[in-house]
Amino acid sequence: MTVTITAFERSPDRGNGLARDMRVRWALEEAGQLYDVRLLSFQAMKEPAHLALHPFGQIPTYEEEGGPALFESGAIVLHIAERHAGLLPGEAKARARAIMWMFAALNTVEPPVFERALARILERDEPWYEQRLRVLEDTIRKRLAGLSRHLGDAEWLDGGFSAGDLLMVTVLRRLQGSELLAAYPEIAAYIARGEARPAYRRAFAAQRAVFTAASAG
Ligand SMILES: N[C@@H](CCC(=O)N[C@@H](CSCc1ccc([N+](=O)[O-])cc1)C(=O)NCC(=O)O)C(=O)O
Repeated sequence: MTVTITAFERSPDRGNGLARDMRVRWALEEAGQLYDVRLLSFQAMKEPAHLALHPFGQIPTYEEEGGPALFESGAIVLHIAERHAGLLPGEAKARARAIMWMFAALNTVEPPVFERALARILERDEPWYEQRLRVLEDTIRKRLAGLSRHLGDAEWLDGGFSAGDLLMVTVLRRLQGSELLAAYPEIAAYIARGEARPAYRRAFAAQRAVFTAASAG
């Protein structure tokens, strides 16, 4: 089965694995699924050929020979997880909770984390920047407190490693180096456990190699 994903030709994050193809790469590596990557420039992402695949002109997308063409990184990870062992439990109640954590990562934790990252890049000169940052960081602190309370000293969010942890780790990585995360060393350790997984390391190295090659070119 041939799988092809799309990714930035040259990621603005300089190969730090923050672009959302990273979570798809990681899921494919956990699943042991080989994949090809179509690298796209910002311009190509807005051209008809890609817009036919992704109505919002973004990456990642996922194409599977004889299967669906998908966009939305969470949906792609779920599609992979449903077809390969190792990312969702087999037992129905545990599986439902792992999917619940996928939604929690993308729906409850990622929005303020991603908005804060965007604000710090694009909105610093706005008159309301400081107030908006304060509101976003207060929300992030509440999310980290809730996550810390749930996690306790557990290795993963709910039993064994799942796609919920995969998505949550990719979301939380964006806080690395911040005072917000420094207040929660146990969450930093949780992220590090995700980053220590061989599948994560293969995925990270692959996306890093794209940036390195683009920088050498
Ligand atoms: N909800 C969608 C969001 C996809 C998305 O935001 N894609 C971004 C790249 S990942 C988001 C991202 C962008 C940049 C960095 N960075 O660190 O520079 C990190 C992550 C994109 O294509 N942006 C181009 C555009 O919208 O025109 C999903 O999860 O797949």
